[in-house]
Amino acid sequence: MKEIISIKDVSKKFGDKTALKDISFDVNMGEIIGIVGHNGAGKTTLINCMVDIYQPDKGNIDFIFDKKSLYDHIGVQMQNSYFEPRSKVIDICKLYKKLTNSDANILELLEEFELKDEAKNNISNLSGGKKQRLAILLTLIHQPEVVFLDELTSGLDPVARRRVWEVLKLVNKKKATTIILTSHFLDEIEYLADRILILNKGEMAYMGTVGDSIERYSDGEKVIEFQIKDERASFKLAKYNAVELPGNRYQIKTKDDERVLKGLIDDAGIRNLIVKSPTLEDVFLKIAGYRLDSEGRIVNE
Ligand SMILES: Nc1ncnc2c1ncn2[C@@H]1O[C@H](COP(=O)(O)OP(=O)(O)OP(=O)(O)O)[C@@H](O)[C@H]1O
Repeated sequence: MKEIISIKDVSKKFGDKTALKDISFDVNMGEIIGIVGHNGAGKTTLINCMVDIYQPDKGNIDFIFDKKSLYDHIGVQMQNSYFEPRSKVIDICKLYKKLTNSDANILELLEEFELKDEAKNNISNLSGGKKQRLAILLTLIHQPEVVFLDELTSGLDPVARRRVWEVLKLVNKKKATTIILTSHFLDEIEYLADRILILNKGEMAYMGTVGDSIERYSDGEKVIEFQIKDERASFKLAKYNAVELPGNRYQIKTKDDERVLKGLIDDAGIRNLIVKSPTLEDVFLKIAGYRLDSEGRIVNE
């Protein structure tokens, strides 16, 4: 796969505060990269360095195209977009088209983003989800090869978020647009990103696929939750290190789920069984030095 961006040993400090330290990775053409990390981990600083708003103190960020014309090739959608609320959707689209000298087909784009019925509506009348879809559409009008999206679905309800995901998938598939996004929603990253970068206190804690991250950090452990048919047999669960949960439920963490399940069926008889694989959230918490206890509380590892 051809690289479109190469980031080498990038570091950035604000005063004596290190925001980024020795960040290196490549982005392939047409890839979706998800950047995650706790508040203050350095996500926005990294995007700002990539889009030339900040200069790194050290290291290089190179694009396949000439950096002098960077903004002809990239689109940037930062955390909060502001639009003149009295403008009509169609007018702002036309304005962007003119400003960027683009030959994009506005009506087609509005259709794809399910905004055609809103074309003559004032922006102030749009829901949060539609506003966000419009913001992404505007980012794409000059047909950039790479788009940067910082926390694009914050404040949206689950349906609106999924609509945004769908338009991003569509753009990525149809135009092979490379997408770099940050998010605090790990389900969003899991759904969209080909690879994830996990930042922890400005450092690269992980770069790779979601699947590999789970395999690497979970060590193959599964979580089994169940009830037992006869509560009088609960003493037999001690040998499995079962933890009691509210609602007469039990939880066992094991790397050998098949053996444990077979044993449980023989020993106690189980019902309402759930077997959970670790998620990106477990990886994220582990990297940050935390885990969830059996009651879902966050505890230090
Ligand atoms: N312009 C700035 N001046 C001073 N410090 C800054 C500046 N921008 C960021 N920082 C600091 O750099 C660190 C990284 O901030 P950054 O905004 O990149 O984190 P983030 O991962 O995007 O956080 P969030 O999830 O809260 O948006 C933080 O400690 C932040 O306080």
